[in-house]
Formats: sequence, structure tokens, C-alpha cells
Amino acid sequence: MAHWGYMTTNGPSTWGKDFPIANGERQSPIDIVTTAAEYDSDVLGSNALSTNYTPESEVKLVNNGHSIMCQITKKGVLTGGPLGKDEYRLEQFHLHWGAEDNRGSEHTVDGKMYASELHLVHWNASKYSSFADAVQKPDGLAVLGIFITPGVACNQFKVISDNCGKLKTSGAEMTVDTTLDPTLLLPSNTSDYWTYLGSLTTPPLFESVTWIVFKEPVEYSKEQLLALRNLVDSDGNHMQDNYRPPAALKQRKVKKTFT
Ligand SMILES: NS(=O)(=O)c1ccc(NC(=S)OCCc2ccsc2)cc1
Ligand SMILES: [Zn+2]
Repeated sequence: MAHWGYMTTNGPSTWGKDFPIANGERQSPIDIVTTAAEYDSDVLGSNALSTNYTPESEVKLVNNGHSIMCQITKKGVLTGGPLGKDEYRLEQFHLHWGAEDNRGSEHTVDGKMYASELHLVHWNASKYSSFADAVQKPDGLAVLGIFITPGVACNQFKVISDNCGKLKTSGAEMTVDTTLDPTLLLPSNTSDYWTYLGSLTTPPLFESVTWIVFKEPVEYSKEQLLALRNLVDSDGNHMQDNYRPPAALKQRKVKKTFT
């Protein structure tokens, strides 16, 4: 099986061969049609989404061949909003980006694509014993999606962007002694978001993700975006355009927490 990727020969349009769920009923990402999203005060209004992350004292950065991933060791927790009382534990975060600023995000908003999208991946620690146990359960995962647009540098992201040069090739890993507070990777407004039931956006495409996509984008500098584009993927090409285009919404409703 040719390893999946984002090239013409192994990209999103070919994933259905080895991962038939690619054409499933709750695939991600999606195009968020803002006028069709339903404001749902009771489910969402009652208990606000809350993140309780502990600043990392060291971070493990991994070039896994299709993104740059930061593995989390502390026990940061996400709860509330569409997650109810369940506590979801932060496992890792990673990104998707384009070769140019006009593309790169996975979710789109009324067809608009952002330059990049940051994903904070959590698993339901109230119901399951590990990420691997939760990854295939319909309520197993929760991923925060943060849109990224070119602008001023994001200081908290510097620890990743400043080290991309040392993580050039697929499989490269490094541990960096630094404090990193995942809370500071979030937009200032974390009350306004869209949420819907979806999937992993890369193989194995499991339909186990409650998606929470914030309305407010965060800014990264041109240099920080360029650092991502200089990474090399598992085929030895520049890691760029590592995003899956929107999948069909099918019988799903997108909820929003703002009017
Ligand atoms: N882009 S995404 O956030 O939807 C996303 C998140 C996690 C993953 N996959 C992960 S973390 O897999 C870890 C290895 C694994 C373990 C059991 S099945 C795969 C894929 C896509
Ligand atoms: Zn992702």
C-alpha cells in the first residue's frame, strides 16, 4: 500500500481505496456555512467550554512525515460546551498549511480558506483509558480547530517555528526544554465557535471527533509560516498543502455559540 499523503498519487482523492470510511456519514473537515449554523443556547450556553492546561516544561516535537506535531506530557483538560461533563485530555497538537497564504486550512468558512489551521487533539479520559482506546469511539476525541492568518508573530508558537530547521526530515524528533502554555495558542475569544460531529482529517479517518472550530483566527508571522513550508515530508518533498479539502456535510447540523 503506497503510504497516504497529499500528492496527486496518494492524496485525499485516493484515500477511499485503503480507508473506505473516507466516504462516510461524518467526515471532516467541512465547509462551515455560517447562515446554516444553528445557535443552540441550552446545550452550549449553559456550561461554557473550559480549558485547564498546565504549562509544559519540555516539549517533544516530531516531524511525522505529514505534519509537525508537539506531544503533550502534562495533563491538560478540556470540558464543557458540547462535551458536557466529560473531561477530554490534551494529547498533542499539530498543524495543516498551504504553499501560499491563500490556502492551507482544512475547515473553510463560507468557502474561505485560511493560511493554516492548528489542531489541539484531546481524548475522552472520563470514559476511556488511553488515546488509542478512545480514537475509534464516536465520543472518543475532541479537537480544537484554530484558524491561522498571516500577521504578527505568535510568541507561544516560536518554540515550534524556531526549531523547524532542526526537524527538516520525516521522522526527526527533538525535545526542547521550554515552557509552553497551550492556552496561549488559542484565540482571545474562545466563547464564539462552531461545533459538529466529525472525524480525523487524515487516515485512519475514524469518525470519533467532536469538532470545536473557533471563529476568531490567530496571527502567525510570515517567517513562522515559511518555517512550516520548509519542512520535508516522508516523500522528500516540501511539506506544503497538507490539508484535506471539505467533505460532504450529509445529515449533520453545525451548531454555533454566538448570534
Ligand atoms: N487532523 S486531526 O486533528 O483530525 C487528526 C488527529 C489525530 C490523528 N491521528 C493520530 S494522533 O494517530 C495516532 C496514531 C494512532 C493510534 C491509533 S490509530 C492511529 C489524525 C488526524
Ligand atoms: Zn489535524
